[in-house]
Amino acid sequence: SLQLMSCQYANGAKPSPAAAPERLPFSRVTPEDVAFFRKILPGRTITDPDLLESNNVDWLKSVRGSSEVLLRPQTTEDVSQILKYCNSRNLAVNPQGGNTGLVGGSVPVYDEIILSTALMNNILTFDSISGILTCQAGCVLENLSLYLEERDYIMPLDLGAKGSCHIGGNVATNAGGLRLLRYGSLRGTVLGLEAVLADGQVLNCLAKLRKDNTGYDLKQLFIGSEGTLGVITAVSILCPRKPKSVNVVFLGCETFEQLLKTFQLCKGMLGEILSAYEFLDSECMRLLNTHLKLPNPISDCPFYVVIETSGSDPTHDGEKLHNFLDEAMTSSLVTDGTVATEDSKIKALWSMRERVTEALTHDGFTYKYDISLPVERIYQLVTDMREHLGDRAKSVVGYGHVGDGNLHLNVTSPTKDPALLAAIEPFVYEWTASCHGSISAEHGLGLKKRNYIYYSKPSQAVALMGNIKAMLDPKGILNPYKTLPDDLK
Ligand SMILES: O=C(O)CC[C@@H](O)C(=O)O
Ligand SMILES: [Zn+2]
Repeated sequence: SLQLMSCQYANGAKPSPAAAPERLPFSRVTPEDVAFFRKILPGRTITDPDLLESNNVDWLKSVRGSSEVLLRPQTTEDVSQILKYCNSRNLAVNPQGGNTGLVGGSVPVYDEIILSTALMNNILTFDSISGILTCQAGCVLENLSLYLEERDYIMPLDLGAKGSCHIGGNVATNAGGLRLLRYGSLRGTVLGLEAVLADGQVLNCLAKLRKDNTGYDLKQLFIGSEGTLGVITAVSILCPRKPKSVNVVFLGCETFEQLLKTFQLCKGMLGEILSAYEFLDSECMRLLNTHLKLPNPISDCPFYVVIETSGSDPTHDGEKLHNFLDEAMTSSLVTDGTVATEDSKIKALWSMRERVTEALTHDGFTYKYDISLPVERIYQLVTDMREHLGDRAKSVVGYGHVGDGNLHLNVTSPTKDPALLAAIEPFVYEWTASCHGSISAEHGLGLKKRNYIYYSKPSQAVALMGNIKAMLDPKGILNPYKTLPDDLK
C-alpha cells in the first residue's frame, strides 16, 4: 500500500492523462509574415506541407502538430530577427533540434512556427589543452564525437539518438544518457551558452571557464528548460580525454538483488575506471530477439547488465576487470557473461542496451516512463506495474541506468489504448511520489508529462518557475504547452 503523498494531488483533482491543451490566442501566420521570413531567410523559409511533415511529428509518432512554416536560420542573428518579429506579432514558436525527444516537447502542438537548428552546425573553437569545445546548437552529437575522437577527446555524453540529436536540444533538455555515471550531467559539463530570448535579445553567456562565480549562474536556467525560456544558439562544453582502453562486459543475473550486489562489487573493484552500469530485463531481451533479430550473447537470464570500463592502461584495466569477474562468478552474483575489448564486439554488446527503445516501437503503441528512484527500489516498480496491469498490457519492460537510479519502464499495447493508459497513470506517478522519486529523470516534461509536475515538485517551486517564464517570455510565445502545467495560466 502507498504512503500518503506530500504533493498537491493528495487532496485535489488529479490531472487526466487524456487532457489536451486548448490553443492559446496567438496570431495566425499571414502571407505578410511569410514574406518577411522569406526576406530574412531566403531559401530557408519552408511552407511546402510535404517538407514540413517530418518536423510536425515526433519520433514516436505520438504527437502531431499542424505548423505551416519551418524556418532554418544559420546564425544567432537570424534567430534574433525571427524571435524579435514573432514576439512583436504574437506568433508562437517551437524550437526544434534533431526531434528525437520522447515527451512531445520537440514538435508543435498547433500551428506554432518551427524554428529548426539544423543549419546551425558549425564547430566554433576547440582548445586541445583544456578540452573545451564551443559549437553552434545544431551540431549533431555523433558528428561532434567524431570530430573530437580525431583529436583524442570524446563528448561527455552519449545517447542512443546520437546520429540525429542536436547538442542544442541535448542541452535544452538536459539529456542524460549512457556516460552520466562517469562524466556527470550537462549541468556540470556545459561551461557556457548563448541563448536568444523571446524578444530577440542575445544573451551571451558563452564562457569557456571551469570556474566563474560572478553572480547567478544564468545558463542553468536554459539547461533543461526545453526551449521555453530562450533558444540556445551555441554552447561550450568541457570534454574528457579519449580513454586508451575500453572494455565492455555483458552479464546475466538471477535476481535484481544480485544485480545490485554486482553493482556494489563493481564500484568497489573497478572504481575509477567504471564508466557505465546499465541493465535490461528478460522482457527487453525477448523484444530484441523477436523484433530486431538480435541474438542473446549469453545464456537466458532474468536480468542483464552492461558494464563499461574506460581507462588509460589496458593491462591495468584488464587485470581489474578479470579480478572483478572472478569474484562476481565465484560468489554466484552473476551466472553467465561475455567480455569485449575490440570495437565491433563492444558496439554489438552496447546495441543490446541501446536498441531496446527501437525494439519497443515494433511491439506496438508504447507508453514510456522515465523514473528516478532510490536505486534499490527501481525494479519493484516494474514488478508492481506488471501485477497491477495483468493481461491488459502486451509487454511491460524495465531497463535503464542503474548507476544513476534511473528506470525506463515501458508498457506496450497492440494499439493506442485509453483504458490501459488510465490504468497506468496516475498509478505510476503515485508510486514514484511515494518513494520521493522523480517522474522525469532525464527525458523532461514536454507536452506529455507537464501536468504531473506536482508529483515531483512543491507548488511553490512550480509557481516560481511560472514567474521566471513570465519574466523571460511575457507573451508566452516560446514552446507553448510544454514543461509548465496548464494550471499556471
Ligand atoms: O525509450 C526509452 O524509454 C528510453 C530511451 C533512452 O533514455 C535510453 O536510455 O535508452
Ligand atoms: Zn535513458
